[in-house]
Order: sequence, then C-alpha cells, then structure tokens
Amino acid sequence: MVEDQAQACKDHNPTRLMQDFLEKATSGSMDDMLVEFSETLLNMSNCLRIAVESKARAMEEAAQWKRKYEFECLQNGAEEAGGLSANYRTSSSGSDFNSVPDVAIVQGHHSHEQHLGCSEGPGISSCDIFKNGMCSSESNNLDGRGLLYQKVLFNLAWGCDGIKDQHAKHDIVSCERGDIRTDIRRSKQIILEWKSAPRSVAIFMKPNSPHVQALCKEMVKWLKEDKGMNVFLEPDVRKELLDESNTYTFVQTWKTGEDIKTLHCKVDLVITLGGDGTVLWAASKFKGPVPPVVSFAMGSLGFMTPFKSDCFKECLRNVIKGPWPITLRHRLCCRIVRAADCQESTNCRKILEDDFHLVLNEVSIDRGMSSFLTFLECYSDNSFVTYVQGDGLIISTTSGSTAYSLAAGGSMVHPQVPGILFTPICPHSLSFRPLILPEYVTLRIQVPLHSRGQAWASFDGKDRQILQAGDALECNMSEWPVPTMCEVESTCDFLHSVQECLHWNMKKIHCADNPEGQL
Ligand SMILES: NC(=O)c1ccc[n+]([C@@H]2O[C@H](COP(=O)([O-])OP(=O)(O)OC[C@H]3O[C@@H](n4cnc5c(N)ncnc54)[C@H](O)[C@@H]3O)[C@@H](O)[C@H]2O)c1
Ligand SMILES: Nc1ncnc2c1ncn2[C@@H]1O[C@H](COP(=O)(O)OP(=O)(O)OP(=O)(O)O)[C@@H](O)[C@H]1O
Repeated sequence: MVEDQAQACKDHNPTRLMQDFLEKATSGSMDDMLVEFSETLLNMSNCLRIAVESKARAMEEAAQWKRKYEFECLQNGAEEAGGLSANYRTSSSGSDFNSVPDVAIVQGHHSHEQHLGCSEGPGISSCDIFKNGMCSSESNNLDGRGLLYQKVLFNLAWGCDGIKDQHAKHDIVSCERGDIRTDIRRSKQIILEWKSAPRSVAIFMKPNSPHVQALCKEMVKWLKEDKGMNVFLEPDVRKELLDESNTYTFVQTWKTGEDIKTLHCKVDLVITLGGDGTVLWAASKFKGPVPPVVSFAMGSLGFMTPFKSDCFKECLRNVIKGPWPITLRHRLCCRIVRAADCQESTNCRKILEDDFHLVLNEVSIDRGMSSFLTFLECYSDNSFVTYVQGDGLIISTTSGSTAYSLAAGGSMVHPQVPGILFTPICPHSLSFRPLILPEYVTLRIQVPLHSRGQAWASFDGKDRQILQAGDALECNMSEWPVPTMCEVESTCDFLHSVQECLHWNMKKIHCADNPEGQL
C-alpha cells in the first residue's frame, strides 16, 4: 500500500490515493481503517502541498520570463531611441519650410500599453496628453459617417541645438558630494513628429472679412480634395458656405455646449485665418487638450500668426509631413469664487465643474466704469503679496507678455519661459513695479469686504465679469498648453515678431564718421 500511495503521491494524484484507500478499506478492522484513513489524509495533504508549491514555482518562473521579455523590449526600444536619435536636420536659412533647425530628434519607442501609462522614454507621447480619458472610448468621437474616429498620435521630443551626442536631455540640477550644480542648460526646441498623417482639421477664421472667407473656401476645398482630410468649420461659417453652394456638404461642424467639449478628440490639427484675436478665439474653444495650431497671418498685427497665407499649400504640406518645431504656449486657468460661496464652504473652493476660464494672454482685473481706484488684496499660494490701488492688475502668461501687460509696463518674455507676469495698471504708487512669478504658484486676487467699489475681470479681453466686495479671482497655470506651430523655431519666431510687429529697438544707427575726428 505504501508503495502505491508513494507512487500516487509522486504523481501528485490525490484522487487515486483516495480510490486506493476506499478499495482496501472494506478488508480491514475499524482501527486499521482509521489508521489507513489518517495516513491517506496525510499523504493527500502532502500531495496537495507539492502541487501548490509546483504551481507557485511555475508562476514565478512565468513571471520571470515575462519580466525578462519586457526588459528586452524596453532595451530594444531604448537602443532604437539611442541609436536613431541622431536624425539631425541641416540647419535652415530663412523660412524654408522643408528644413527643420539643427536639432536632435529623439524617438521614444513604446508599446501601446506603455503609452497608456506614462512615457518613460525621452519623448512625451500624445497619449500622455490625453491619458486622462478625455478621449476615452465613451466620448462621442464619431466622425461624420458615424464611425469611431481614432485620433492620429504624435510624439513631442526634446531637441537640443547642435547637440551631437546621444544624450537628449540634461538634468537641471545635480548633487555630487553635497555640491548642488546645474548642468549646462541646453536650449530645448520641442519638435512635433506625427505618428501618421493628420486626417482631420478644424478651421477658425476672422469674421466679416471677405478676403479671409475667400481663402477659407479655397483651403477647405484643397484640404478635402488634395489631402483627403475631414474639415470642421464653426456652425455659422459652415452655414454661410452652404448658403452659397452645396459643394460644401462634406464640411462637418459641431453644436455648442457638450459637443465642443470633445472637439479635441475628433480634430488632429487646428488652422486659424486672422490675427491674434482669432488665435485667442480658437484657443478659447478648447477647455482641455488643444490640438496643434497653425496660424496664418490675416489680421492687423499678427504677433502669434507666423505663417503667410499666400503660400498656405506649401506650408500645410510641410507641417502635415513634419517633424515640425512648436511652441507650447502655457495658459492660465482662472476661477471666480463668490463671497457667498466662501461663507458656505470652508475652503472657498465651491467651483462648478465648467466654471473656469482658460486664457492664452492674460486675465485683467480693473475698475470698469467706477470712478474709484480699485483696491485689491493679492495672495500667492495663500501668502500675502501686496495691495493694489490703481486702475487694476494684469496677470499674464508669457505669451501675453507682449500684449496688455506690455502696454502697462511689463517686460517682454519669451513664450517658452515658464512664468506668470504680475503687472499693475496705472498703480497709485511710484514704487509698484511689475513682477514675474514662477509658473507653479496659485494667485488669489481678493476684493476686500470694505472695498469702496467693485472690480471687473476680463479674460483675454473678453467675457467681462463683475467682482463684488468679498469675491475673489483664483488663477494658476493650466495643464493644457496651446501647441502653436513655429515658422522657423520658438526663439526666431519670437524675436521676429518683436522686431517686425513691435519695432523693438529699431533705431537709426550712428553713421561711421566720427565727429571728433579721432580713430
Ligand atoms: N492697452 C492695450 O494694449 C490692450 C488693451 C486691451 C486688450 N489688449 C489685448 O488685446 C487682447 C485681445 O486681442 P483681440 O485681438 O481679441 O482684441 P483686439 O482686436 O482689440 O486686439 C488687441 C491688439 O492686441 C494684439 N495682441 C493680442 N494678443 C497679443 C499678444 N499675445 N502679443 C502681442 N500683441 C497681441 C492684437 O494683435 C491687437 O492688435 C487681450 O488679450 C489683450 O492682451 C491690449
Ligand atoms: N471665429 C471668430 N468668431 C468670432 N469672433 C472672432 C473670431 N475670430 C476672431 N474673432 C474676434 O475678432 C476680433 C478681431 O480678430 P483678430 O484680432 O484676429 O483681427 P485683427 O484685430 O485685425 O488682428 P490682430 O489681432 O492681429 O491685430 C478679435 O477681437 C477676436 O476676438
């Protein structure tokens, strides 16, 4: 018996053990049976333990193989990234669309699962921008034919001017032997590289301009017929086109409200035809992620509209082909907190879900029609900053540093510089100079309860709202920047706009001859 049971045990077969026992049980006395039964149970428990241990070992081995496989995949991905990062472009001269400035383009290769996590590679994958489920399957991202529309993905890679080594990113601060130092800071131009050609575009155009409308019609036809793209227009613009001719029935649009919240899921690219206000207008339609924006100059000043409308086909061909430098223009997220809400809820943060404004230029708080000076209390991360007594205060992004804030005496700041400008409007104090605060602070501008008059908040010059005594305006940097395509690259475009649009430091240069005759 013992040999049979030993064999059954070795074969990890508890059923056979029990069958053996039952066959032999009828022949012996009760005591023998009990002894046999306990031995059988003991053998069965050993058998089960061995089976469980074997299964655990097998699972551990499988997990090890899985980890090994994933590590090799990552290694292959990293080798691809490291080995192929030297996709250098020859530096371009002027605004030749076909070339990209001398940057290193680093491609991080991730499996789809890794995209859904966080991109461990050197790039920021577009899925990271959308990973909060804003484009999850339940959102209504159906295209005009009712088919589920899968957005085109792209990579944002950190590029470094002229860096020939593989190392595409540098730690800003490193600590060795207790010495804190900042590595050599490299200028990083962000490059957009399409994973596949964009297939859907939304066009925003300046209203009441026949010249702009004519170009819009030509562009819509070209995008549809030559590039095979889905084209979205604003509802009233689409209606105008359809009233004129039914050749535009292919043009799609959106309804207001809920529908526009998922526009970023259906659109791969945004085109603006107009001036800076049209860029601001288009950006204001996206209260979350913003698709890459190509802005054609068809307004008056055009500080943020680098592309020339008369060569839109060549420009769009190059942008669609990519890779292309972009500027991530940070936005401010602003919320008005009413005094009543402050009293009701302890932390003064009873904010309705959609009750916020995203501004690309600035939020200004001014005295409106009131003849009294505004009187505001300013806090940064709940620490008191100062009182403002004057015509008001501008809280601006670096993109907006060349707009209202500049007119009020603020500095001009490169749009890629992370920061928040704090600029008074005609302050009643000779010592109140503009500040530039870090991008990570949360500002609160409070209208004191004992304030003589109210104040008015306006967001990129629009949507003015009154702030009564006790109300507050809170703002901080939004996680959703506006990615605007550059003509050449961020710094060239910024300096070109400052020189051409604002005539910065344009002055007559002293002639060569020396009035004192000395050499
Ligand atoms: N005193 C002023 O300079 C003043 C007063 C109010 C508003 N603004 C600006 O106008 C903006 C609204 O623009 P709009 O086109 O809807 O109104 P708008 O048509 O009145 O244009 C205002 C002017 O500001 C220019 N502008 C806008 N954004 C700019 C930027 N980032 N850099 C440089 N110039 C810029 C525009 O090109 C335009 O010439 C507001 O966000 C505010 O910055 C300026
Ligand atoms: N699609 C649109 N629908 C409604 N209003 C718009 C639209 N596009 C722009 N606007 C508004 O029209 C006004 C003028 O537009 P825009 O600023 O682009 O032209 P501009 O003032 O001639 O050019 P610039 O701003 O470069 O000087 C702006 O106040 C803007 O808010």
